[in-house]
Amino acid sequence: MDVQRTFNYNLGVLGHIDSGKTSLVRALSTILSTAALDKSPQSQERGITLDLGFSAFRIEMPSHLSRDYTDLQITLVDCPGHASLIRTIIAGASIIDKMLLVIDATKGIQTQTAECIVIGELLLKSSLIVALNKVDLVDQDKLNNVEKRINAMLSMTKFNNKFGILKVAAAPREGDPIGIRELIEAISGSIDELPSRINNEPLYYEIDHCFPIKGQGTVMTGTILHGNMRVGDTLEIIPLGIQKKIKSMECFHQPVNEAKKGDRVGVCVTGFDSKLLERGVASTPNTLRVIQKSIIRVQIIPHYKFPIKSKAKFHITCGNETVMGSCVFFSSPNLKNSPNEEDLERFSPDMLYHYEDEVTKSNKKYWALLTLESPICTLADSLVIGAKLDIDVNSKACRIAFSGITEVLDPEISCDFIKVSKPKKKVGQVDRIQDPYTAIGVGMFNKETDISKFVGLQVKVNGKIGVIVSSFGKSGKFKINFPEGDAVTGEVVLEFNRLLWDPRNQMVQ
Ligand SMILES: Nc1nc2c(ncn2[C@@H]2O[C@H](COP(=O)(O)OP(=O)(O)OP(=O)(O)O)[C@@H](O)[C@H]2O)c(=O)[nH]1
Repeated sequence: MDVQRTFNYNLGVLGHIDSGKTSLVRALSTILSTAALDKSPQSQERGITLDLGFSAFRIEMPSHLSRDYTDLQITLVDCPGHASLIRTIIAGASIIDKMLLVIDATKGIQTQTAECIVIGELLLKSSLIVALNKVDLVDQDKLNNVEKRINAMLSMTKFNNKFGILKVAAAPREGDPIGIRELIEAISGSIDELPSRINNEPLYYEIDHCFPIKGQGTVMTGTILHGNMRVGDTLEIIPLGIQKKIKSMECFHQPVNEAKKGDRVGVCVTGFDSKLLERGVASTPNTLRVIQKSIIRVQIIPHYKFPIKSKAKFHITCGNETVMGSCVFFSSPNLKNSPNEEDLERFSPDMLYHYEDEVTKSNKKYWALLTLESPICTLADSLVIGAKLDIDVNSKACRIAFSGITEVLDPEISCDFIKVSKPKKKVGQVDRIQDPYTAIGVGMFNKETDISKFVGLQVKVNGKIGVIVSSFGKSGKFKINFPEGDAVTGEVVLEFNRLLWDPRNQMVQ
C-alpha cells in the first residue's frame, strides 16, 4: 500500500449483541486483516465477537476532503456487543474516528445500544451514523416506530442525527444484502474533514493482538494513536520493558516502510515470545510513562444511577487496559468566583480544593486523585473511563460512571503537595477560666493528640472568639486565649480544614 496516497480512517462498528455488526462488516469489507470477522476459534464456537475485529474497504478520496490522497481507506473496527466485553468496546472506541451504531430493527434500542452512545459521547468529537439492521424482518409500521424512538433518544445526546437512519439488511434470510451502497455513500458523505494526523507527538502504538509467524518472528498488530514509526526503528514494548527493532511492517497485508498516526499496522520483530503479550503499548524507548497515580478532571455520566464515592473501587479503562482503581474526589471552591474561569479549568497545585465524599450531578468542577491497583501506560491529557462492570447486566443500568482526563501524572512526584482540604469539626468544653484572657479547655483531644498541630486555630465559645495557644498538662487539655479579655464558659467549637496529602500533615484554616 502506498501510505502516502491512502488515508486511513477508523470507523468503529458498535451496537448491542447480535444486532448484526459482524454481518454488516462482512457486507462492507473488501480487505480483511488477520483479526477480522470473528476469526478466533472461541468466537466461532460461541457465535459471538470476543475481540476487536479489523477489516477495511477503500473508496476514491472525496475531492472536498483532500487532494493529497487518492484513496480513503475506511477501517472497520468491529467491537463485541456482549455486555461483559464492554472493556474491549471502550478500548476499541479509543482508536476510532467515527462510530457506526448498529441497531436491530426487530428489537430497537437495547441496553448496550445506550452504553455505546455514552461511550461515543465521551470519545468522539464527530457525529455518528446509525444503521438500522435486519429491516427484512420488520414491516413498515414497526420500522417507523423504531426510527421515531431512535431519533428521540439521539436528540437527547450531543449527536445531531443529520445523516438520518440508514436502513440495511446485512444478512437477509433471502437474497443479497440491502442498503449497503447507500450506507457507504452516507459514511463517505458524513466525513466533514480528515482527522488531524499531526506527527510531533511521541509514538503510542496500541497493540491488540500478538502471534507468531513461522520463519519470520512475532507479529504485533495494533493502531498508532500518536506519532509514527519506520522499519528499523527500535520499539519499547511497555508492559514487558523490552526493546525490539522493527524487522518489517504491513498495513492490511501490504508491506510498508513507514506508518503514522491512525494507521492500523502489523509489526514483525524477532526473538520475542508472542505468549508474553496479549495487549499492550509500544513506543520509542523512554518516552511513555507507566503510572499508578494521576490527577484527573472528572465528568460524571448523567445516565449512571448509583453513588460515586471517594475511595470506592471502579474499573478504570485507559487506552486498551482496564484495571481496578479508586478516586479521592475534590472540587474547586474558588472556581465560580474567579474572574477568569478558563485559567482554573486546569488543575492548579496552588489552589485549595475541597475534599468530596461523593460527587453529584451539579455545576461543580470535580477533580480526583486516581490510584490504580496496577500500573498502566499513558500520556497526559488521555481519557480514562470509570465503570462498575460488575453491575448485573440484566438490571439494564448504565455501568459507566465517569470519565476523566489525566492532567497530572504521578502527582506525588510532580506536585510539591496537593492542597485538598476536608472540613472538620471538633467539640469540647471550658474546664475553668484562669483569668479574663485565658481558659482551659477539655474533652476535645485525647492524651495522644499532638496539640501543637492545632495551635493558632480559632475556636468559638458562646459566641466569643478564642485561639488555641498550647496544650495544658498531659491529659489532652488545652489553653485558650481570648484576645478581647471576654473569656466565658461553655461548649468549645473548633472548625477547621484538614489538609490531605500534605507531607507535613499540617492543618490550615
Ligand atoms: N434476517 C437477518 N438476519 C441478520 C441480519 N444481519 C445479521 N443477521 C443475523 O443476526 C445474527 C447476529 O449477527 P452478527 O453479525 O453475528 O451480530 P453481531 O452484532 O456481530 O454479534 P456480536 O458481535 O456477538 O455482538 C446472525 O445469526 C446473523 O445471521 C439481517 O440483516 N437480516
